[in-house]
Amino acid sequence: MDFPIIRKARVTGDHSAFVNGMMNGSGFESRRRHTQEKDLPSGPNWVVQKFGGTSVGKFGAKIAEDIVIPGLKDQRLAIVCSARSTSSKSEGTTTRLLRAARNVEEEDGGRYAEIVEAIRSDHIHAGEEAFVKDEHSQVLQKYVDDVMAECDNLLKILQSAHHLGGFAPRTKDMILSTGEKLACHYMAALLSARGIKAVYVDISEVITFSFAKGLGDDFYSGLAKVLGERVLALEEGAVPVITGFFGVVPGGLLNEIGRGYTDLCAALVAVGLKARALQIWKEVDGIFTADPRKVPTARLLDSVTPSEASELTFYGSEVIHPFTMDQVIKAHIPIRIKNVMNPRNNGTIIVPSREDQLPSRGSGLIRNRSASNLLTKNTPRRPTAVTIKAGITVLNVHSKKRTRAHGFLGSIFSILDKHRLSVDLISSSEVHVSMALHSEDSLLSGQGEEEMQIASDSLQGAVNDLQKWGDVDLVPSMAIISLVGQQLRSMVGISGRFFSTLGEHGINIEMISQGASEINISCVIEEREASRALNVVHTNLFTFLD
Ligand SMILES: Nc1ncnc2c1ncn2[C@@H]1O[C@H](COP(=O)(O)OP(=O)(O)O)[C@@H](O)[C@H]1O
Ligand SMILES: N[C@@H](CC(=O)OP(=O)(O)O)C(=O)O
Repeated sequence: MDFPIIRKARVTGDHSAFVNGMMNGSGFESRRRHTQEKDLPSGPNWVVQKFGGTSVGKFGAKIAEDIVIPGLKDQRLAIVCSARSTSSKSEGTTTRLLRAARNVEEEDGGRYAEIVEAIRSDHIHAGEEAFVKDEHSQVLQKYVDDVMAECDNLLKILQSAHHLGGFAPRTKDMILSTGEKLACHYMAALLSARGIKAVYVDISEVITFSFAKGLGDDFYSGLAKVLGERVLALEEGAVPVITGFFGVVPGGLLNEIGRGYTDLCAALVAVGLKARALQIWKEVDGIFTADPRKVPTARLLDSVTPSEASELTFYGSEVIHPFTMDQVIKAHIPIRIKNVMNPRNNGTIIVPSREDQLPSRGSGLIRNRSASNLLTKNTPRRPTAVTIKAGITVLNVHSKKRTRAHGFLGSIFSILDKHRLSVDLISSSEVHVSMALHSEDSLLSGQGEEEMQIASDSLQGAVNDLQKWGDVDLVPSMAIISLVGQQLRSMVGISGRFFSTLGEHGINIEMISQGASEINISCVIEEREASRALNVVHTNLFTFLD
């Protein structure tokens, strides 16, 4: 092989010369959205509120008093909760449950019982802190009984899996559901203690209907219907507190939908109830022009479109699960992101822009880009947000032939598919293809070019197969930086500004991908430059030009 398989990022020098040709100066106007919540058709008076794990863990009482109770004044509420976390998601109940399940499959397998006991005492302790014994003794007793029963059940499942030497995927999903069940017992108790008619609703076994066609539209609309019926069957005035774990799906909820599945669950409840709005409550005021933890000058956005929200979550700003948008937007339900720590703030609304709602021109298959430019002529001329996705490995395949052999790209994709590797970005020439890969598990291990090794069986298998097609090399520790914005499609010269800003600040670009999505311009840079890149792009393309 001509190439070392794992190499450092390519030093491309100053790429402003390359981009100067692409620049064509465009004005940056202030951002203005056309569609507001009030413009949308209003359904029955249901609002679905989803609370994330850290919000339930840290701000349970505040949620009850400052959000749910005032919210009940003029609407009916359905509440959906994720598993509690008292510090961060990575230390929360779901993460611990996954650790316990992994531990069962290991040889010594003894630690799962300790993990269950830690979960049990954490939840009991939270209840003892939240409920004054004399005042809420009944509520506390019921809560403690519920926690004990859930944890005993969990322990039994883990013990039997340990004896049998492993799990069926269905059992693993049931283990995960314990987190949401415990959180909902907690939230329901907090509300009951404040005189609210809260009803705990366990939907972990709600999927009893058949869905031979897999997790497509039919499945989701069927599930939304069942969830709606389940809530509407409750007595008048009841406030359902619904487990954000919605059941055992083929392939497993984590594999098919991933962490953050509760957002999707809340969306389906909203669709089933024909709710007026879906509120996703977080610990951030809404969606910002960049991650506010990393960019101090980032600004809160009043509104974003569903496709912008999807691109942002996919490319690193994980404010909302990417599958959430499809369901609610089809049902014309606006999504509002709000902050549990600052409930008065309006947050960010996710609604289609007026252009998205216009009927499409032409046959649909063949689209005239200049027509889409006309439609957006009067819309703001500034990107919506910039985002970073770290933990990227670039995989390059250089064909052995001087001209591309028939089937080159097709074969490469089927090899990646066979090894279950997903590609976030791709850039290709006649004889070369570069792909940005991201994986939850680490793909490479070791320090430095010499010592670094492939750590994932999937990646090793793919590299072995790809070598039949050409020379392969891997570039570790990279990040994708993406500009996202509905208006990018009509902003002539924006790519130029983006790439030259990076170049002027000495940030090398390993790979560029532009044009596949009209609302996203992305490139791959070194991970160690990610935070600096985010800030310089934000300063030059969002702040400076205001
Ligand atoms: N563009 C963005 N706008 C808002 N938050 C962002 C953005 N990009 C990344 N984030 C991060 O996403 C996180 C989401 O909110 P939070 O409720 O704190 O987290 P979670 O519920 O996922 O644990 C925030 O901590 C924030 O720093
Ligand atoms: N508890 C699950 C589901 C979820 O949606 O979590 P959160 O709403 O806290 O992101 C998880 O940790 O992935």
